[in-house]
Amino acid sequence: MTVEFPLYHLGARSLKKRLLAKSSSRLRDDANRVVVSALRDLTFTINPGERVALVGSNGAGKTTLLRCLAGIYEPVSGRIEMQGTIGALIDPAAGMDQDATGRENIVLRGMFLGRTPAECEAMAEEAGQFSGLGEFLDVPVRTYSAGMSIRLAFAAATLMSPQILLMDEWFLAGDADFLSRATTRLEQLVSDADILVLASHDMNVVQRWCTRVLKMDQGRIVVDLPVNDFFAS
Ligand SMILES: Nc1ncnc2c1ncn2[C@@H]1O[C@H](COP(=O)(O)OP(=O)(O)OP(=O)(O)O)[C@@H](O)[C@H]1O
Repeated sequence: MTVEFPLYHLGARSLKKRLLAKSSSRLRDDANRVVVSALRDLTFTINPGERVALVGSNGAGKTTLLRCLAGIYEPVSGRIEMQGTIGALIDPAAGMDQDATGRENIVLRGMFLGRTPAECEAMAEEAGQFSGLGEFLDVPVRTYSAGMSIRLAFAAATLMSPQILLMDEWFLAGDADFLSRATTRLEQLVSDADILVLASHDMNVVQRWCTRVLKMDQGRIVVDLPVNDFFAS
């Protein structure tokens, strides 16, 4: 699988930029545009029961890969086959109606999943308690702080018990109280889910949560090892 993003048209740009595109390994001159290769020729399989850590330096391609697995981006070549329901904790605003309240957002998701109105209401109550949003559950999401948005998104995604859980590690950010509740819930989710894919810079988190490590560099997978072998190497 390969993913590329167009950056700018060459015609409007300087000679310097043309030369940059020619000399860089990730920037490419394509039909009068410069494109960045975010993911390059990835091939891998993740089996049920695996908890995979995506590691690598800034810009390596971890978030782009998570977004592809979530169906947010499509590869320009190659294909992705996924089997199972997907829960994505990648971007807290994704899938949230910013003008609706937290409660309304949870109810909408429940309805989308075919739950009854009573079940949706129960889900919203549960999300409210778990997130600790209190009366803020009933104000528009656009007024939430970054931390509040994360809490709501975490509650919403984890209510669904997905078979495949995709997560950027900063979803585990927050105050100590939320973190301990989030960790407990995540532990349960991961044991219920078939697969976890977690992008992380924190090797303690990787060791604690994961069974396999995919290390990325410049859009490629450069290491694929069981977690113990990764830390022993
Ligand atoms: N929407 C976009 N438009 C243009 N380029 C993008 C876009 N998204 C990602 N890229 C580029 O793709 C490459 C991979 O980015 P990505 O965000 O996947 O890296 P990452 O490994 O998650 O980094 P970090 O650890 O900093 O979060 C980078 O070179 C980035 O500039």
